[in-house]
Amino acid sequence: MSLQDQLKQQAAWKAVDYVKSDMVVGLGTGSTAAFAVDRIGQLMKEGKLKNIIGVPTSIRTYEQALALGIPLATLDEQPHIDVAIDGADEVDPNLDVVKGRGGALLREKMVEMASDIFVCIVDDSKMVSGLGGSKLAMPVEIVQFCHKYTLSRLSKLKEVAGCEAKLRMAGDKPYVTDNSNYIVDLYFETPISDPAAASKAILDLEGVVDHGLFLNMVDVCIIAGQTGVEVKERPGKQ
Ligand SMILES: O=C[C@H](O)[C@H](O)[C@H](O)COP(=O)(O)O
Repeated sequence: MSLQDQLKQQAAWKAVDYVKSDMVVGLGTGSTAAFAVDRIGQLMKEGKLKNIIGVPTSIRTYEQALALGIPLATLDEQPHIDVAIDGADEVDPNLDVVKGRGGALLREKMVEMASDIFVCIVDDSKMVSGLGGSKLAMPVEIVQFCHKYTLSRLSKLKEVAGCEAKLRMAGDKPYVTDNSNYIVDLYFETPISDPAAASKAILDLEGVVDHGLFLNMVDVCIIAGQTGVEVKERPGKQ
C-alpha cells in the first residue's frame, strides 16, 4: 500500500471510532471513504458493530457496502443519520471543504446534511489555505439540458471571476453522474475570495443542481500525516 493510502486508511479507521452499534451511518464515496466502509464491514463481521444501517452516497459505495454485507437504506427510508464519514478534495483552516472530484457531490451533500455528525477524513495533502487553492477542480453538477449555456453563465459569474470552466469528460463523452447530470469543473488560479458568496451565486443559476463547496458542514475533520493523526473539531460543534 502506498504511503498516501496508509494515511487515508489511518484517517478512515479513526473515523470509524465514531460509529457505534445501532447507528444509521452515511457512507461516503472515494478512495478514502472506501477504507471506512471496509472497516465498518470488517467490524460488523467480527461482531464488534451490530445493527448498523448504511446510507450510501453513490452507486459505487452502494455496491461496495452491499458486497460487505452492510444493511443499506436510502434517505427516504432513513431520513435521520447519526454519523456520516466521507473524504474531501480540499480542506481549509475553517474545516470548509471542496468535494465531488469523484462526481458524487449531490448525494454526498444530501446525506451529510441529514447527519448529526459529519466526519471528514483526509490525508494532509488535502489541506489548503483557501478553497480552490489546490488548482484542481471545484465541481458543479448541472442538468444536461443546454449545458453549454449553463457552463458559459457559470464562467461569467463575478463571484468566481477568473475561473476556467470545463465540462468534465469521460473519454469522448460528457461524464454523467449517478443522477444523470453533467459536471462542470471550475479551476481557479487563486483561492476563491468569498466561498459563501460563490456558493450562493452558483446555486442561484438556473440549470445548476449543486456544487462541491461544503460550507459549515464538517463537524470533525480527521487529518492523517506522517507525524500522526490529528482530530480537529469545528468550534461550537460537539
Ligand atoms: O465525489 C467524490 C467525493 O467527494 C470524494 O469524497 C472526494 O473526491 C475525495 O476523494 P478521495 O478520498 O478519493 O480523494
